[in-house]
Amino acid sequence: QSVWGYDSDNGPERWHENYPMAKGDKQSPIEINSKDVQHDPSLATWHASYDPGAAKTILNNGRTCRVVFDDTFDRSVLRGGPLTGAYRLRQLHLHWGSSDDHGSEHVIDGVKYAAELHMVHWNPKHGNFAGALKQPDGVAVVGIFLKVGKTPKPEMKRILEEIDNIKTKGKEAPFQHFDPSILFPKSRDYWTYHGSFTTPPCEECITWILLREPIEVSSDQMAKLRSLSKNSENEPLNPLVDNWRPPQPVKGRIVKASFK
Ligand SMILES: NS(=O)(=O)c1ccc(C(=O)NCc2ccccc2F)cc1
Ligand SMILES: [Zn+2]
Repeated sequence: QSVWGYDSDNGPERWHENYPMAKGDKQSPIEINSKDVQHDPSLATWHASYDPGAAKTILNNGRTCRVVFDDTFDRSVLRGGPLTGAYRLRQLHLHWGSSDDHGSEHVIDGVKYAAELHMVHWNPKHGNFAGALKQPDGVAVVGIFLKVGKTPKPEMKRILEEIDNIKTKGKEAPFQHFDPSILFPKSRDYWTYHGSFTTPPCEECITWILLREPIEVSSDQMAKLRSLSKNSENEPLNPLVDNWRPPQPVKGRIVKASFK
């Protein structure tokens, strides 16, 4: 019974065998084509008010690099945009490729970015995270695209500096005094649509807020991310790369844009 992953024997094409939601009508990620997007002038701007003290640890779970935050009260919240109420920041993580020309989960007008960063928030009106993922308005994920360029964003440095301490699966390190809003690009422009977790159990509980403006990282920074391993210590080396799900059927869903 192989646990799900991104390899040929346990990858996205087989997730539905253990997680039937993977074949649902509102799956993520999707390909976004600007010609099909509807500008919605009623969409509000979104606002994040994060407490740097809420950051706790950074870990390698063998599938991604994840920063975990204290979400036991309304300490770091996202509001506005397409959302009603304040959603609590729980964790952020990334998806990336084996080379700079691919790695993002969402694809924009045919463009695959080198990586995609997800900031995961949940709606406290549903009591806890497990309850929220059973609700269509339970979870909100801000997606930020990472593009390889010459003027890398210094803010990514903090996360990448920790990589050496969490090289193998199961490794965790303290990660404190970190305000993830420093990772946001200048523009607040976003696309939004209703979808799912891009990993099992693929619950369709996510309001996606995808930022139009990518942030820049260097090729060396991407190489650093690719130096993470899927394997535990003392196991054969298995590089943690290509941990992205390909685009799923849009099935008539409308993607809205906050911008013209
Ligand atoms: N890539 S993404 O769409 O942003 C995404 C966000 C969160 C999760 C998550 O919390 N998984 C753990 C989990 C899932 C279901 C139930 C309990 C869990 F802990 C997975 C994928
Ligand atoms: Zn993700």
